[in-house]
Amino acid sequence: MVKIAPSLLACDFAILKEEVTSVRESGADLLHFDVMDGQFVPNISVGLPILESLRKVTDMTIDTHLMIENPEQMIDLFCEAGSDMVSVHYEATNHIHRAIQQIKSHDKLAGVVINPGTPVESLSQILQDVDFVLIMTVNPGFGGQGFIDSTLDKITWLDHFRKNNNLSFEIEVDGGINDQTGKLCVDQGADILVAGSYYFNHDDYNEPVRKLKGE
Ligand SMILES: O=C(CO)[C@@H](O)[C@H](O)COP(=O)(O)O
Ligand SMILES: [Fe+2]
Repeated sequence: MVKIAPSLLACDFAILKEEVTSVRESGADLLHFDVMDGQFVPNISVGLPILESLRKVTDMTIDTHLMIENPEQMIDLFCEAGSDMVSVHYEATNHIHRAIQQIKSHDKLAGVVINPGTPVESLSQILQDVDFVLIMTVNPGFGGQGFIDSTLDKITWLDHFRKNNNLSFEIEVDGGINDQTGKLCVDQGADILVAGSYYFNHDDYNEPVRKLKGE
């Protein structure tokens, strides 16, 4: 069964605790936490103090997506602040193995992310070391953008790669996910769907979870 990860970027931060309670009750599986530094992406979002507060009010798995330059400088802090999963962009570091090992040294699940313009084959040297791969299905930096169809082939490629090499990393997708694009991704092998605007635009959060899970 596919896992659903609402992206808190689209929630009402003024009532974060209530939002997180509603997300849990909706049957979602993970909390997706987007960190933007205004350098790697042209936007600034939330950081360590919000993550620490979030950790205090939920036992849900927190999936931290680091959209920051030089992630090695911040990985320890984001692990210690309460993340359960941490992903770093392949494009943001010259030393992806070091960054992945740094996340794992905290006993957290480690993921690598690629932008829509980065070929998925670039990941072939790191796939044996990661717990999950995050395929960006929009250019990172903002919620509410349209899904880029050409990213679907990357999911297919990853699914074949893991089967052919006996690997068990999960495939997560992020950006422009709704019930239709989500189904396309799941059909290609995606295991985790991140949904921001589609999820939080519903009055009843049970509905997007049901639809994304194809129920
Ligand atoms: O990482 C990002 C954006 O950079 C995402 O996690 C977005 O927050 C997803 O939002 P929607 O595209 O689902 O509205
Ligand atoms: Fe994200």
